[in-house]
Amino acid sequence: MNGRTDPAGPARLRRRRRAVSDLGDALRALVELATATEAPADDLERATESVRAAAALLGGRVRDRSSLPSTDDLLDGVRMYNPVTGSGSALAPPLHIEQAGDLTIGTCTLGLAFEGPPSYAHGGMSALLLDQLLGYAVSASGHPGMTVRLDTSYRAPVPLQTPLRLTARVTAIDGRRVTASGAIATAAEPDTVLVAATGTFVALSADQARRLFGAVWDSGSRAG
Ligand SMILES: CCCCCCCCCC(=O)SCCNC(=O)CCNC(=O)[C@H](O)C(C)(C)COP(=O)(O)OP(=O)(O)OC[C@H]1O[C@@H](n2cnc3c(N)ncnc32)[C@H](O)[C@@H]1OP(=O)(O)O
Repeated sequence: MNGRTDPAGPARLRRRRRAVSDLGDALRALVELATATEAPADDLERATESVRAAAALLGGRVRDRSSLPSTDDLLDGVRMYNPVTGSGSALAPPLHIEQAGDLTIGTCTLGLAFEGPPSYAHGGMSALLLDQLLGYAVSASGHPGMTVRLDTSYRAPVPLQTPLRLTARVTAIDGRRVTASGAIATAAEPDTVLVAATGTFVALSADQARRLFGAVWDSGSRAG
């Protein structure tokens, strides 16, 4: 039973989503502090024990890859563990996305956990952020698809601990293929492109969607 069929479900679902987000906040703070810390070994050892105890608590009941998280709703676009935008993900900055007309705008600040070259973001992180933002723009255009190509041009390093502004828009729709372009800049200098990307996205046929995601959908409808 889930939030759609259980009368007490909506309140339970809201509470669980809030708890997932709060845990995500705590985990992100933990990951950042575990990266930034210069605490003595004694404190690291004590922290390790506490983290292992917390992991044991979470491990009591887990899902596998063929099950959707009970907090998620694909039709409403709720993906709480998305590693870029998910409020429940320890890996996500998280990137906040909004749509303004045909422009998709993302904002985030990357901490030390995302460091590549000293004091700057890892290049793979920039590609990850842009893949997500371009994918969102493509989806918002009404032609969702999967990334088949992502060309990334690194023009200047992306500073950590600095508010960032990302933008993306769809530039072409050609049958099943949609092209989108985007960029990363700092919020302070939004016109100076640090990283630019162009992505190609391909819409799935019904057969492809069933082949790739059928098991997950089946488990979702069994649960709901
Ligand atoms: C609100 C929600 C926001 C969501 C944001 C999500 C962002 C994140 C997105 C992702 O990370 S998706 C995960 C990474 N991507 C993948 O795992 C996709 C892997 N690729 C595939 O599974 C297959 O390529 C796919 C099922 C998508 C398509 O297979 P097909 O066999 O149908 O493709 P096909 O080879 O027939 O090509 C279809 C069209 O795309 C073109 N194409 C394919 N690969 C290409 C490529 N690499 N570069 C350029 N064009 C390409 C190809 O030329 C052709 O163009 P035409 O229709 O004009 O003939």
